[in-house]
Amino acid sequence: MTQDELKQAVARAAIGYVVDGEIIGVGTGSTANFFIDELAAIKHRIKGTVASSEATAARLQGHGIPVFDLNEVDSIAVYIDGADEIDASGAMIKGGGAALTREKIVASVSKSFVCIADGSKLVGTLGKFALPVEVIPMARNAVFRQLAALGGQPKVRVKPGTDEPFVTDNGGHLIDVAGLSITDPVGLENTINGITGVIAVGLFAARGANVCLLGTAEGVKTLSW
Ligand SMILES: O=C[C@H](O)[C@H](O)[C@H](O)COP(=O)(O)O
Repeated sequence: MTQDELKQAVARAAIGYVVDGEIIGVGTGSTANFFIDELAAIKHRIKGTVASSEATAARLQGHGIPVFDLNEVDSIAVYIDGADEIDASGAMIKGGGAALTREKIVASVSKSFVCIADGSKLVGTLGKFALPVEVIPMARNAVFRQLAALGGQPKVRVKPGTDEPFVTDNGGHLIDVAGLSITDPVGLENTINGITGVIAVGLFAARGANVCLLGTAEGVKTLSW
């Protein structure tokens, strides 16, 4: 099976976690896009969605699926999203698609987090994928120096084909930190959250996944915590 077929398989399996009549939180990225396309087929069963990025909102609306502002919503039944890496405890690195902050916000008000990922995303130790950190633009270099002091190799994410910093949906900049071996995900998440100027770090460990639907050649495996 191709990686896209594995993503499609987990996206389809995630439909089993959609709660009828409720608001569903929807993530960002290629795997989440497959999920959105599956959700379109059962859109009449749900009240609507909250999107974790402008791109996701546009794709949902393109399918005629209602998208609510988070401020209009009291609670979200389930949040369904991909990951760049996930470990055996359900801790994840996210933000390769630049949506980490809104993803973290939507996940934080969701009753459960269902991660959908192809098998390549399951790792023993997080950190091979460079850890994204969203920062307030004026603090970019100050945060950069503090991230370097943690032992990784930070790099400012740029707009493709330019030297200009990439700008997120929130107007933030991104620093990707390579070379970390994250043996204490909750500790590192707290440490980076404590750096002044950081908006959010793409470590989802204090609040990790409750379920991971993992696409493998042998079928969709379910991990739960
Ligand atoms: O910002 C993007 C998100 O955290 C994605 O969930 C993550 O990058 C995984 O994306 P994909 O499903 O495309 O591998």
